[in-house]
Amino acid sequence: MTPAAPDSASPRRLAVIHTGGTIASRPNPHGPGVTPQGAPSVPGLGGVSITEFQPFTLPSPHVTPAHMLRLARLIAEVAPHHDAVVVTHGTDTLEETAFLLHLLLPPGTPVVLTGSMRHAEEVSGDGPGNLLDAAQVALHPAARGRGPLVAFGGDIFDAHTVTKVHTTAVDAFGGYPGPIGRIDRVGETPHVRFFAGPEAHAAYAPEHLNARVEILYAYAGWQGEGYAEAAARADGLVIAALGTGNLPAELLPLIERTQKPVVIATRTHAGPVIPVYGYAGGGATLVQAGAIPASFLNAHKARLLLLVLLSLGYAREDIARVFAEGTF
Ligand SMILES: NC(=O)C[C@H](N)C(=O)O
Repeated sequence: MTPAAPDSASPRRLAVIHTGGTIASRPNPHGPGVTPQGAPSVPGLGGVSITEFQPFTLPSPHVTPAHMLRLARLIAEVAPHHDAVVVTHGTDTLEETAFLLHLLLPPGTPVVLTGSMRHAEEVSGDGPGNLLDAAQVALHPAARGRGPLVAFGGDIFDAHTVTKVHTTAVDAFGGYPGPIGRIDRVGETPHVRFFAGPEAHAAYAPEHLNARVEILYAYAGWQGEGYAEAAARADGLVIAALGTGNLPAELLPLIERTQKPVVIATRTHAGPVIPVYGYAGGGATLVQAGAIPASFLNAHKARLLLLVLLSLGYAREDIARVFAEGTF
């Protein structure tokens, strides 16, 4: 694929939205560690006019679905006036923001998220390169119609599958089956290649994200501790279950008795949840008991989808259909 051709007649318009994270962080002048302080500097790009926005400046563990909804609304507002949008974000919950934006935004103007693993004052900081990559991917014609992407360490990921795979390495993102594209540079010329075409996409428009969805994490010997309390508090549950979506036998009667939607994801790092096993607590018995398989979504992305659908007032059967048909 050819590199993005600069249009010398009218500058392309890029919106860069800063939200915090390590890419915006420096040593804390008032206490321990590093903290987000302001916005990272955006590299100049020939023939591109850049407008910057800073709706909030947070470490990403402090980012909530309400912040993500605010960000989605800001992107929807600026997208019609720009050719592309870049979002800088902390890496810890970057995949959640990318996936929620994917659920909420129509796949028109490209949106590319990035961040960094090393802060602005570290030797070999990865922020400037990642930000330049994100801008060049977002401005590339082949990025259109794909929904939000993540550019990190030269790889390009889609919002469905991207996940943080390392706590400190600069190649911190991966996910099964892997990147959908790659950006490299020869001199200043970006070379962007996509390995896959755009996927089908549904955009949901909830007015709020006030439903309560909790995640429970399965382990060998779990007898359901915490389940009843979570089921009473929440509007829906996601369980990061074992393997293809199996649980200890003690969970089966608890799930059978739960009227609220219970989505079964997996704590395994790749592969689908499918109803294979018929022993008590096996995936086939959980589905028979009314549980909803999360397909390929990890637990925290399944939680966001369930949050959106519950906030829109979807009933259990409609939620099950969305997960089964993959309309997300
Ligand atoms: N590399 C990072 O951005 C991690 C940081 N804790 C954050 O998510 O805000």
